[in-house]
Amino acid sequence: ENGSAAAIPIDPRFDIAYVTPVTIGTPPQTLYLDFDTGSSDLWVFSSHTPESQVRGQRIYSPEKSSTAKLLAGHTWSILYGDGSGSLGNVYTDNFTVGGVTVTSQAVQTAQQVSYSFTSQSEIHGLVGLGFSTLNTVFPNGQLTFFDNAKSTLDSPVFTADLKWKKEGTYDFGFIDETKYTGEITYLPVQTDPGYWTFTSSGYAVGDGAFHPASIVGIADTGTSLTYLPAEVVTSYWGQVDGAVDSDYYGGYVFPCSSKLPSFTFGVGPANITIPASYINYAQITEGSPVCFGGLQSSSWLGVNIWGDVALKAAFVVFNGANPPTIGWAKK
Ligand SMILES: CSC[C@H](NC(=O)[C@H](Cc1ccccc1)OC(=O)N1CCC(N)CC1)C(=O)N[C@@H](CC1CCCCC1)[C@@H](O)COc1ccncc1
Repeated sequence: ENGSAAAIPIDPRFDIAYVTPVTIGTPPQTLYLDFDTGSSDLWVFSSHTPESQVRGQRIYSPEKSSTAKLLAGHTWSILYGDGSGSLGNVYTDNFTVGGVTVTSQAVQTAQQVSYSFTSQSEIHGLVGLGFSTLNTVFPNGQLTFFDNAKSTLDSPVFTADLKWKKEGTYDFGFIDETKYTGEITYLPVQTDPGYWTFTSSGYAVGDGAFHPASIVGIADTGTSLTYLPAEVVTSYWGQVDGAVDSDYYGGYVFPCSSKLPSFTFGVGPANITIPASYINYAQITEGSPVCFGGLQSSSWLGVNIWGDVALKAAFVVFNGANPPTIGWAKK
């Protein structure tokens, strides 16, 4: 059956990531995980994670679950775009989110996590919602929660309704018409190598002219900002007094007092507008007059990423039918 779960911003000051409550095992153990359409491993802090690497995170203890089974001889190791990473071994167990249960979900238990995970006490692991081809478990790749749950859902879809500095929702199996306005525009998805890759039809800065373009990028709930081609972000920040692309700060920064334009991106014949407030991502440090931009260049990444700064401006349908498509609606 279908389900619905909260997407909770982990920091009230700026939307660096969103976590969602899940239960694992018997009796159920509750953890808060980062649902990430940009990867396909479901991994958790666990009783196998060295205590020196655990700092306040909740952990999953398979030895306390009567339904946990070790997936003997299987290991995993993942590296994310920001250089963070983790590795470990694999169990199967009951996994429930928002009322949707998968009875033998591969749950990857961390035996090592990088410092950026140790230092982020609100993230107890990740739920990968990319295509299962990206799963890193060796020697046999495992299916994502969504791939396992699909056949039990009314419709093989999940939707993301992320919000600016507020709690949003992930829905599984149905499309909630009250969460968007107008029509949903569906676009084809390129499933190789395994991201939700689609092509945007162009962009506009503020209420300036629309520039038709084909911008191939991934819809990624696990990425805080939005990373687009240099010529796009240069034309955006060129409209902001005092904005500079700073090597020191690692991206475009601007005087917090400067006025920002909105940013509109094309989705087929339709478009989504990201309000200026979403692009004023955060002060460099508490009280600083320097602010960090929510739109950054993708040139160092090798892939354009529509991250949370863009996704929270829309209602997004991840349609896992064959062939998969991605739907965008205003809200
Ligand atoms: C543009 S890929 C960088 C991106 N990681 C981010 O977006 C992190 C997220 C974060 C970091 C620390 C705490 C909380 C959240 O946040 C920042 O990097 N920033 C936010 C704050 C800002 N001041 C600086 C920049 C990234 O690897 N995502 C992956 C998932 C992510 C990994 C880190 C933990 C949270 C989930 C994933 O979807 C995309 O994997 C790849 C993308 C492209 N090829 C390979 C992998």
